[in-house]
Amino acid sequence: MTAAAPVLRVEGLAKSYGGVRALDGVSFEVQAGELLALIGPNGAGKSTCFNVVNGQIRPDAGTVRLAGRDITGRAPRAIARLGVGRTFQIAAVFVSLTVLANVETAILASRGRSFGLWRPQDGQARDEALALLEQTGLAARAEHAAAGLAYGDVKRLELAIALAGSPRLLLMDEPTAGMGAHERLALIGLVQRLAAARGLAVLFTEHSMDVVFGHADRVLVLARGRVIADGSAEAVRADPQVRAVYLGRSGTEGRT
Ligand SMILES: Nc1ncnc2c1ncn2[C@@H]1O[C@H](COP(=O)(O)OP(=O)(O)OP(=O)(O)O)[C@@H](O)[C@H]1O
Repeated sequence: MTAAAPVLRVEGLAKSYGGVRALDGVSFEVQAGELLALIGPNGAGKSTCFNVVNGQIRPDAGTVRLAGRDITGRAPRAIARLGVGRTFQIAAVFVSLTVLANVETAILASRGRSFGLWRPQDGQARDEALALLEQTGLAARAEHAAAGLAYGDVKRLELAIALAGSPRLLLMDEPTAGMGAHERLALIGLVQRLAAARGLAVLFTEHSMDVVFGHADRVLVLARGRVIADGSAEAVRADPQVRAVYLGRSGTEGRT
């Protein structure tokens, strides 16, 4: 028997803007249950890479495969339906709805249905939403308006919403932006546990080096559109090229 295909495999991605090579032959994989941190200095190509994977940008060359299936250049909605979830730097929640209704809406939307107050509630979606709130530590906030949540809880809610479609790959754009040290390590620890429990592959960009080097299973470093390192946190932290272009002398204090 051959081994299962990685959840995400990108090969030879290239994308140029005029003379700027935003991506220049980028290849990597993410396995089920794995957290891969994508880091690099400003303009390294991180956002372009994310946007190619989720279909917002069509690459000039290269392929994106999801569980072996070529999804290169498909529309973002089609890619989402095939099992790619995404969270954003600026949280995308309906502030006027309760926490529970936000997740229920996302579950119904992932099934191609809309949430209407005039309709009897979908008991199954409600149960699934409650289970997701339990898993993300928000059960006690189910009936609260999303508008009143603390920032850390908004990020948890966004995570629950992203998981509503049961993705196999989750793209997280700076999941801990704006959080204090304690809160951000709690959030990434939660993502790590959920990934392991669900066999979810996670690709995330991150500025906080404590999150990257404390929690990522692997770290991929981009510089000027090229992969300059791909390995365990320890190997990447010790890599002289990474230290030279990115991490600075301490090896832990670099920021993108
Ligand atoms: N739509 C665009 N038009 C022109 N140039 C672009 C466009 N998008 C990205 N670029 C250029 O491509 C390169 C990679 O940009 P990208 O945003 O992917 O990097 P990044 O690593 O996400 O940077 P940052 O950390 O600053 O967000 C940069 O030089 C950027 O200026």
